[in-house]
Amino acid sequence: MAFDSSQTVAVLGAGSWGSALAILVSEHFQKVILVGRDPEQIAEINAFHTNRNYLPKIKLPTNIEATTDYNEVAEAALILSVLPTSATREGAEALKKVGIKANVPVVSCAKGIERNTGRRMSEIIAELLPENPIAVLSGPNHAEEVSAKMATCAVVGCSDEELAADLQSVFTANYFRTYTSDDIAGIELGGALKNVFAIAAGIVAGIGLGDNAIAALVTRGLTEMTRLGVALGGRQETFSGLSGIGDLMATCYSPHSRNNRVGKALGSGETLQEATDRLGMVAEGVPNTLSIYEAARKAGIETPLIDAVYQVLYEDKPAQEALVELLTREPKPEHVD
Ligand SMILES: NC(=O)C1=CN([C@@H]2O[C@H](COP(=O)(O)OP(=O)(O)OC[C@H]3O[C@@H](n4cnc5c(N)ncnc54)[C@H](O)[C@@H]3O)[C@@H](O)[C@H]2O)C=CC1
Ligand SMILES: O=C(CO)COP(=O)(O)O
Repeated sequence: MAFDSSQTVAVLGAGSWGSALAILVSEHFQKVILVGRDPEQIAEINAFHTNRNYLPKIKLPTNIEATTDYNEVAEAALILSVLPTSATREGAEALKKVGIKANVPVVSCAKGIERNTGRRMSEIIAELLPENPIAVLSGPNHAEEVSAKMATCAVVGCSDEELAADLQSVFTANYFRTYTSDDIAGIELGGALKNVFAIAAGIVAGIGLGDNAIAALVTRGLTEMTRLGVALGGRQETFSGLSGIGDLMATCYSPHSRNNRVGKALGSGETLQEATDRLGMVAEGVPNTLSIYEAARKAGIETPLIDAVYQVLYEDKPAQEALVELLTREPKPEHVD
């Protein structure tokens, strides 16, 4: 590994995924700085090495030190951006303000695209920190399982092959295998889009449909993800990889998925407000249904599943009605060139 174990890595975002990644990379670095915004939570992490609201029952290694102070990030040799997508721009602005060094790589680990601009998180970070090398990490990676050291795989995306290999070593443990790719756009778009389909899968379960319906949704979701993802700049093959179908399956079938849980609550008759209030964590598919719906219209791509989730979430369409409309669309061949 080109990074040196005496160095420090900084993780922005002390939620579930930031904490799970801090645990993963703590094996390779002397110190991990975990940057949060809630002083009470920061005090808990430093005093008890726990983060009970996000990862109950998980003990954090003692070389993870939490802070609310972005100035502490200036000493880091590597930075992971694990803030919700709505806060990623703010986080990159804070990094710019504290003056991180130009050669320090920033890896975006969040899943979504920005509203109005349609920008991917790596594009926002590159816009604010044009001198810093940028990479992304994604895959079927529920924080609850990764933090418990339960096996999975991921993909790191970077246009610089050497840095990709160095980062591959950083994101490696005997329970975590990482592949490399140079398709940053495809990796990020798979991660962003699967959250919308996970809400749809939750809705399908919530209204009482069975395994057939969810399998059909995952399959047609992959077709839609690939069609839109390629139009927005990703490569087709990436959507049949870990950050595409891999994460789509993990999120559509897992009880850990916050997006799936929001969908289930909606399908069972709760309002969006009730569903998100009860969750108390980020369900990226909720704001990202808006940004992705906008991006699809701008690109002129047909996205019946995304449109149906948009109508249920933001136009008060009853889930059952959206489902019947989807099923009774004009018949067509399964594969269209
Ligand atoms: N939880 C998971 O299993 C995984 C999550 N992700 C992605 O990672 C990103 C972060 O998600 P989680 O850690 O799961 O969310 P979370 O809901 O567990 O935690 C979010 C954290 O960000 C903080 N936060 C919220 N707004 C903020 C702001 N404006 N400024 C600074 N901090 C702010 C919250 O206080 C909280 O500590 C999302 O894009 C998500 O899709 C990716 C892979 C796995
Ligand atoms: O991205 C994830 C797993 O790979 C987490 O999904 P949720 O945000 O739906 O929990």
